[in-house]
Amino acid sequence: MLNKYARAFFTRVLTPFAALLLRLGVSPDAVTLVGTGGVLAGALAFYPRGEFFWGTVVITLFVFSDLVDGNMARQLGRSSRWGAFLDSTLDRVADAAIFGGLALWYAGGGHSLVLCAVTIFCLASGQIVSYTKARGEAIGLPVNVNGLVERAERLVISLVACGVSGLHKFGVPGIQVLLPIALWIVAAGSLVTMVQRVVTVRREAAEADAAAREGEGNPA
Ligand SMILES: CCCCCCCC/C=C\CCCCCCCC(=O)OC[C@H](COP(=O)(O)O[C@@H]1[C@H](O)[C@H](OP(=O)(O)O)[C@@H](O)[C@H](O)[C@H]1O)OC(=O)CCCCCCC/C=C\CCCCCCCC
Ligand SMILES: Nc1ccn([C@@H]2O[C@H](COP(=O)(O)O)[C@@H](O)[C@H]2O)c(=O)n1
Ligand SMILES: [Mg+2]
Ligand SMILES: [Mg+2]
Repeated sequence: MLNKYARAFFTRVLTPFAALLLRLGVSPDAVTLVGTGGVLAGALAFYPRGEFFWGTVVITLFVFSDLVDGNMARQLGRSSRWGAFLDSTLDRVADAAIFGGLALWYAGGGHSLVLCAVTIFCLASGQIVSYTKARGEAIGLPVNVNGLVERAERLVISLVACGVSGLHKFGVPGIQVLLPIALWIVAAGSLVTMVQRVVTVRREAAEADAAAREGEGNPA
């Protein structure tokens, strides 16, 4: 949903910045790599210590690089297969660091095995959601479904909740309850999305196989 409705807005806002980077001689791949490095550092340096506010500030500064790199490639007229591969692969790395950092907190100072498990579920299900689409497309299917909770939703829900929960350390009482609520929402939403995508791939695969059999003159 965000991908559909918010992308146009962010494209307009980030295009001048992407153009500036290009004028400075920065490449889209460099933005992809530096952005992922920043997310990784922010998530792993702050989240395992329960520093949710500052961790989220650092991650937010870098996560938008994911919208800038593609924008730069398109402005250059050089959107490449390698760039698509690098972008998607490093998305998985960034997501692993964000949810991994949170899981480490709950396994340690956060003292909650249940929330540690929920966070690991968010990490794993998010990766599977993305894999279902990538694998479906790799076997030649259109995978015409995005589902309830795509990556943008997973990130926005988790990061907003993390950042706001982090205000607890600045004396805002009771606010830290937001993070567990967000993690349960992301976990449930990712499960639904996984099912939506698997069902779509199953239908599209059956249709494609049936069409292929018909083409060979061998229906049923
Ligand atoms: C006082 C409070 C302090 C709070 C501190 C700061 C809080 C800041 C909070 C949040 C900011 C969150 C920003 C998150 C932005 C995420 C943007 C992003 O990276 O989106 C990526 C997404 C997908 O890009 P790709 O096409 O490159 O990736 C594909 C995708 O990963 C597929 O995965 P799948 O969907 O299948 O799971 C893969 O399959 C595919 O391989 C891969 O290529 O880009 C978009 O979707 C574009 C839309 C982005 C929309 C961003 C919206 C940000 C909105 C709001 C920010 C709100 C901040 C409000 C703070 C309020 C605090 C009170
Ligand atoms: N280093 C890169 C990064 C991305 N691309 C291209 O952009 C597409 C992704 O666009 P986003 O707006 O989601 O970043 C990707 O599929 C590539 O075509 C690139 O070429 N090089
Ligand atoms: Mg990108
Ligand atoms: Mg990306």
